[in-house]
Amino acid sequence: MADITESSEWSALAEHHTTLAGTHLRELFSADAGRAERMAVDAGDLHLDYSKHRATDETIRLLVALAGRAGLRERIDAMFAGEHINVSEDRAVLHTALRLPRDARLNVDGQDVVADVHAVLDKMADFAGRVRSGEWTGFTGKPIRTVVNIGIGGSDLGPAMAYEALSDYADAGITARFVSNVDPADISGTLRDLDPEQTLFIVASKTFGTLETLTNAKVARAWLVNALGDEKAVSRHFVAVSTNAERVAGFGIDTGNMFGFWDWVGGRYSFDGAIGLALMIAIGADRFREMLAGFHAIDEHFRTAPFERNMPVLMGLLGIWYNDFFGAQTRAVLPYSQRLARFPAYLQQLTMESNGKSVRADGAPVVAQTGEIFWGEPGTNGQHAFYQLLHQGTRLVPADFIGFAEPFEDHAADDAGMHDLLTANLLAQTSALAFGKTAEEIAAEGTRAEIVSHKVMPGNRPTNTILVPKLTPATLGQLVALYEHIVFVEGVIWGIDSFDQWGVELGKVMAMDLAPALTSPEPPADAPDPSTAALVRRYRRLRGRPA
Ligand SMILES: O=P(O)(O)OC[C@H]1O[C@](O)(CO)[C@@H](O)[C@@H]1O
Repeated sequence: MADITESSEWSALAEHHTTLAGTHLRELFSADAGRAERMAVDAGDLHLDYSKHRATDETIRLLVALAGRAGLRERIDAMFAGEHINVSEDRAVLHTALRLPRDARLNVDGQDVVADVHAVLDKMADFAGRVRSGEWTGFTGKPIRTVVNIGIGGSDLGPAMAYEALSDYADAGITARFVSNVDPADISGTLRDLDPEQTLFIVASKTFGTLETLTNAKVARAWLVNALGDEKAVSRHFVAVSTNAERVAGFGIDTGNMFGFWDWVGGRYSFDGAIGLALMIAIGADRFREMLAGFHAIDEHFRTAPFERNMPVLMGLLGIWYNDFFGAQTRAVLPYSQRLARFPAYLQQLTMESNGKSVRADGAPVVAQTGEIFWGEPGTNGQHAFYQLLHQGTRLVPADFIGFAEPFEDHAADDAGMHDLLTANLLAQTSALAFGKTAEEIAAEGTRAEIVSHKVMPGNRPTNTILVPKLTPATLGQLVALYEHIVFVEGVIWGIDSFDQWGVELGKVMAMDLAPALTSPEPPADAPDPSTAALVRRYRRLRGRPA
């Protein structure tokens, strides 16, 4: 199969890039009075301003043509229909089914997917309701006050990010904590001040075979049994979320207290299903369903909107534009919301585990650069850390700014509220990044000639601005679905399988092989390579073991 880079659509974009690359955003705006109004799109409650991009209507036309060449429309339809588009694992990719309304219909591989999804949601809602009301008690009869989610990767980042994002909606006096790392400090720090009688553990693992999760779960179980003095306590304090009932039972958790999902939900796409149980307990089933409705609104937009007005398509294609034609290495995601502090970390797994691939779905090597590197921090903290590089560094870093009109809570600060100050910062940054400040403007302010060049703000730095009425369960669902589909669009253009993650396997296997080399009473006979052998010896000496 010919690579997308060999297509006439790709060549047309490459040529267009050579003509546009030397044009400043100042020129694009002064030549086009309607640009700001026109280069904006709405989806659900999300408003995207993409006018501050180094792109014209012609760029969008060419990018949409590229999407056509890559078969994006057909690929979208195939995903929503449950075709096995995860080719290397021969699986459907149906996270969109997790948020289908109850009366929707979708049969996949002979199974009524919607009925299955709602059966699990109902079971979660029933359980969450009992925990929230205090009807579900711990072994000694006390109500649950803390839920500890033990998981890693998609079984941690999604629910942890969403819990923090929606913590203002946690209204049952139950807080959630998240343990992921096999570093003993993580579980120790989490358990340190908890009351075992009032703590519920959710062991969340799609495979129920993940070293970190099972290790942390064993430590938690020992802590609980030790404190409550009875193995029987486990069934009141441990539930599981998994696709693997056999392993859940093997661990000693009653499968009646297991919440399932399916192999067609990727781990990084799973917190809107059972992996979101901790979140549902915290905010309640109604709010959780509002979040699902938010996801679904963007799914429908993505599935049906013409590409020129389709937010995930436009954002995905603009990602390709910078990644593959401008050579941008990274993309910053800058939420102007402290509640979204974990959103960049969540997106790192979503985007980089999905699109960090160097072979295409058909096994041939990719030609274009794939896999944007996502990173970021909430504004305004980032402004006082790395924005210097964004404004004046030598690299081009396209950035997504995400802001909210209404705060959950505000404080007065001089004439403006704190939230208005936050938003003013967001708007100032995107304007400064786009338009900068010239040497003439700086000199005209009376700046000493020797330092004028230091103060020049080059501008021409592209940004998306996503403006949202308020951070709510519904709008969080919309935001996450937006990025899920951006990942999909980029993966289709690059021709890769965005839904496997073989690249994480080798390290896991080698760690299991290396563990005995660190702990054995006798020095190990071999190591995978001389450098690692030397480090093993050094580690053993530091631990007082014969090396
Ligand atoms: O939910 P599990 O099976 O424990 O896996 C956790 C994470 O590990 C990974 O497989 C990567 O190591 C992720 O894709 C996944 O989200």
